[in-house]
Parts: sequence; C-alpha cells; structure tokens
Amino acid sequence: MRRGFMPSKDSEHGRIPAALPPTTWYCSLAAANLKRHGLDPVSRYWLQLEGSLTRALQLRCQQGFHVEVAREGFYRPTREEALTLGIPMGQVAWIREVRLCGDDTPWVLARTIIPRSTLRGADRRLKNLGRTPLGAYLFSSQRWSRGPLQTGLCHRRDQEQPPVARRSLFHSGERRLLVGEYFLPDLLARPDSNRT
Ligand SMILES: C=C(O[C@@H]1C=C(C(=O)O)C=C[C@H]1O)C(=O)O
Repeated sequence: MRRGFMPSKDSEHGRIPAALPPTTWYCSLAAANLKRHGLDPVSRYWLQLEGSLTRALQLRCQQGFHVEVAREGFYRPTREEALTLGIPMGQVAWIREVRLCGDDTPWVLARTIIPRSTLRGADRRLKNLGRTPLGAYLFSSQRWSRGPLQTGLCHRRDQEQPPVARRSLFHSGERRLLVGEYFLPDLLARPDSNRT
C-alpha cells in the first residue's frame, strides 16, 4: 500500500486519498479567491453550482454513477464542525464519508455530519443510506433546504488530493446537517467538466 492511501475494493484506479485534507473554510467564493488568486473557471463552476451535486455528476457519466461508502458511524466531529452545527463539543454524531464516482472514477469526496438530534422520525433513515446518494434524499424532500455555500481551500499533501471544496448546512426546521464536498483532480481535469 502506498503511504497515505488506502486500497479500494471497488475501484480499479487505486488513487483514492484516505483522508480528507485539512481545509480552511471561507464564507464565500469571493473571500476564498482573495487568498488564492485566480481560482480556475472549472473550480469556480463546481464551487458555485446550485442544486444537487449528485444529479450534476450523473449527467456527466457515460457508463454510470455510484457512491462508495468509505466510513459511516457515530464519531466525534471536529471542534469546528461542532461549532458550525451548534452541537455540544465532544458529542458524537453520525458521520458519513463517501466517494462519488462517475464512470468508475472517484470525482468527489464527501463528508456529512448528522447530529443525533436530527436522527428522529423519518430522518432516522439517514443512518441507512448505504450506497444511496444523500442528495436523492435531501432534494426529494420538501422539508430540507440548503443554506449558503462556503468555499474551502484544501492544504493538500499531494497532487492527488482535492484542491478545493464546498460546504453547506441543510435545515429542516430545527434539524441540521453539514455536507462537505471535496472536488478531486480527475473531475476538475475533465474537458466537459464545466459545461451544462
Ligand atoms: C448533498 C448531496 O448529496 C451528495 C451525496 C452524498 C452522500 O451520498 O453522502 C454526499 C454529498 C453530496 O455531494 C447532493 O447531491 O448535492
């Protein structure tokens, strides 16, 4: 196994970052752009895209789209994530980390933090998504809506890790969850990447 990577049972590519890179979050694309001048047009496109990311990726696939679950379970969010969600420090939450793959290639890494208080009633189903994309659940529901998108600049260890990310809170009444989406170089390098 190459250092810093884990093997993937499902992917033939063997280029899958095991851990998400540390990321600095900015309240807008404009704020992030002040730090990293000249964010390229393809990154800007994905960072600002409205609606379901799953759906947008599915539209770019020739052979198919699938979700690979890297880990799912009750874990402790970071302090910063707990603050962003307004949950007590140290309280465990349901954490889901996945790879969104187009044509068998990982295109996006996603990390979702779901507080325990969100896992009630019908939303208990959020623990049982498995390979069903979270976007299919959130965007088919009338109850859930998305807050503003933050832009993340990633501090990567190597060129195979995602350079940029975006993050937003989803709300349903008092319930919240936090979705982070990290764009991998294979997606950003596609010639049709920012064509709708
Ligand atoms: C929020 C969405 O759901 C996507 C699917 C995810 C999952 O299955 O865990 C995670 C993040 C998203 O990119 C979306 O499609 O926009």
